[in-house]
Amino acid sequence: MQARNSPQDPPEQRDTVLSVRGLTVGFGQKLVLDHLDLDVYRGEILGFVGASGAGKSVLMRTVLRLLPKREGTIRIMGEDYDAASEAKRMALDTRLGVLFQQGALFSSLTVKENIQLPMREYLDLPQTLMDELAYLKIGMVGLDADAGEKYPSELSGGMIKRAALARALALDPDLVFLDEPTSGLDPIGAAEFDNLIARLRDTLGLTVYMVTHDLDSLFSVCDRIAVLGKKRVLVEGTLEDMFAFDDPWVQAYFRGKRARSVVVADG
Ligand SMILES: Nc1ncnc2c1ncn2[C@@H]1O[C@H](COP(=O)(O)OP(=O)(O)OP(=O)(O)O)[C@@H](O)[C@H]1O
Repeated sequence: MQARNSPQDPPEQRDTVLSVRGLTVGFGQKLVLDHLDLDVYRGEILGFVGASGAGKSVLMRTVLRLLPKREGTIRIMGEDYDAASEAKRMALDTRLGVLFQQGALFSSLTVKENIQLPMREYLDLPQTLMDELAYLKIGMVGLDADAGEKYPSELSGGMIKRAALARALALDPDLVFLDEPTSGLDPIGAAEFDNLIARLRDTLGLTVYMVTHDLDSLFSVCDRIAVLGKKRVLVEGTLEDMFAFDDPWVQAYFRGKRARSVVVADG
């Protein structure tokens, strides 16, 4: 496992797992991202925030190659997707895991089968080994083994998030994207999920890119925060950097009544 980067380390000394430069994405006449730059460093939990409709999902989907870009480069572990061969792209895909907002599990498959989908797509493993791996992931995310045979409709919201996280971890990725992972969970469930993310980062050396509106998550588990606004990353850094940044939306978000109540509750 490689050493974790500290937010205090100078950027040039940190190991960058995702590097986005000059990214421009639009739909018809409408530009959503305009020459956006962003770096994500190995071993960190990056909280990604921005007003509703600012383009957080568009950015995530573009990095995952689910949406086309107009301009810019995206490097995963230093490799430029556009310049990579198809075999290299497939290899890069396996380094990334994704948890979509609603979990996005296939309802007709059991949890175990959902977790095995990426394994079937990218690996050629015997069924017994895939079963062992699936149950390993199920345990890793704090689910009981019997959840493996259940269908998504038989699970609670919190269990669905965990099962979806297990699927995101199926190929042992370096970087996982989590799209609002705690939305829809009650505060205790959300805090437990945040703890799980932090634990997985610590034990697996995972890098986490978390789109979130959850101030508790931002304050409790994120090492660094990036704010999307005006079609680019307005500011990135620690919470202190957010407090000090002179922008009305950032000030309202991080210094507003909701934020203050979280800071006070955390002591
Ligand atoms: N496939 C698409 N076609 C056209 N416009 C789109 C498409 N996907 C997203 N958009 C537009 O891009 C903008 C950014 O959307 P996006 O979903 O990324 O916002 P967001 O920051 O994730 O918002 P939220 O926090 O509400 O989820 C919105 O104006 C949206 O309507």
